[in-house]
Amino acid sequence: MIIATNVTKKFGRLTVLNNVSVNCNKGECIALIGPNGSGKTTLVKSILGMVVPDSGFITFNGQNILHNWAYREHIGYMPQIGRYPENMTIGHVIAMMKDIRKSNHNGPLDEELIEQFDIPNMLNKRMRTLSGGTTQRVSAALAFLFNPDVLILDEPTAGLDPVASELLKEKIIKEKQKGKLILITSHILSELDDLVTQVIYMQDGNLLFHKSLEHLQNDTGEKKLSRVIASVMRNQS
Ligand SMILES: Nc1ncnc2c1ncn2[C@@H]1O[C@H](COP(=O)(O)OP(=O)(O)OP(=O)(O)O)[C@@H](O)[C@H]1O
Repeated sequence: MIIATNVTKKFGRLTVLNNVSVNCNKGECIALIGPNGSGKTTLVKSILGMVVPDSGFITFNGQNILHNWAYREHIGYMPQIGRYPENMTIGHVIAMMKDIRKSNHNGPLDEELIEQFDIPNMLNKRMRTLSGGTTQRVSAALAFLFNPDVLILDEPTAGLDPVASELLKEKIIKEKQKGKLILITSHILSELDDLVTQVIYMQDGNLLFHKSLEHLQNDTGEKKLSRVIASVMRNQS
């Protein structure tokens, strides 16, 4: 579904992605993990076309994404920090997004998270007045709203309260079961335990490994993702 081939990106003299190749398929829930600054967000932004690689290429359903924006209608993106026009209300933002995407959304709208996050009762609140967690709720609800085939979630539970976090996790599991591709970056590995089928580990711009969780669990004899990763890293050093 999404294939990155030998993707390299430099910012000045810093190589942020070094010849990264990955293959992400339908029905997978892939954890993109690694230390701060290892290139996870840059890889995600490259897939979204927000960062253009210096070399290498990315395809979506077999088509090179370069200068070819149509594929983005199939992706719901929840950024690490959602930035919205400050004076708009939540209602305005949702209406604007519906308007922008009205001709190309994938079947009926999915308003489940809007309801579960109690957003209908906050439609008149201006974006600048929202708490960090409420902004995250809006970002999450928008990512799922257009029923996309692919969900890219950058630190989705950061700032969410435990109830909202659990609701979002249940939603992710539900969408994975429908055969969607889900890519999640997170530093809170315990949050990923019930969700992920595969793990991509980045370090200093390099892809260290991309393996199924089952494979990693068999290799390490560990069950929990945090212990699996600790064991893999111990064995590498
Ligand atoms: N637009 C940019 N200009 C210059 N440097 C950048 C830019 N975007 C990212 N970087 C640098 O690229 C490196 C990788 O950043 P990136 O955000 O991809 O890492 P990350 O793995 O997502 O980190 P974190 O876990 O902290 O979110 C960092 O050193 C960062 O400072």
